[in-house]
Amino acid sequence: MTDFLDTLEATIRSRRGADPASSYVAKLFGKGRAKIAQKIGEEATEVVIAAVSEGPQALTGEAADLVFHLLVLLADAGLSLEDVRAELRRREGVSGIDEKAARPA
Ligand SMILES: N=c1c2ncn([C@@H]3O[C@H](COP(=O)(O)OP(=O)(O)OP(=O)(O)O)[C@@H](O)[C@H]3O)c2ncn1[C@@H]1O[C@H](COP(=O)(O)O)[C@@H](O)[C@H]1O
Repeated sequence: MTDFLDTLEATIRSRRGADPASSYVAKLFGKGRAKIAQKIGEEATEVVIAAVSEGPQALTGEAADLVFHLLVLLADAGLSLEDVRAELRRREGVSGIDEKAARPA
């Protein structure tokens, strides 16, 4: 079964080289890695603000923005949600206390 996030990820990848005038993702890809990474910082800050001073609806919206932009960053870096899943699966068997062991070599 294909998860919705996998479908969104495929859509994001398909926007590479698309017309920036009609695609937000293409526009973002065109701005480059540093700008995409900056968006992550901005969206994460909005998540923090929503978490501490707004309601669950605002937090849900900001979390969606953050996850979406993270998918764009991963795609720009040639990584995928599956890479993240694999890393999290790998950590399942690693003690949460030993941070060094939890990091990839
Ligand atoms: N899920 C999203 C999604 N979530 C958030 N956003 C956009 O992210 C932006 C966040 O708002 P901001 O105010 O932070 O940014 P901005 O001022 O619009 O732009 P910046 O110049 O600051 O980057 C908004 O323009 C939202 O429309 C998204 N844009 C697209 N998608 C999905 O991505 C797929 C491809 O979209 P297109 O590339 O537009 O076809 C489609 O499935 C869309 O549904």
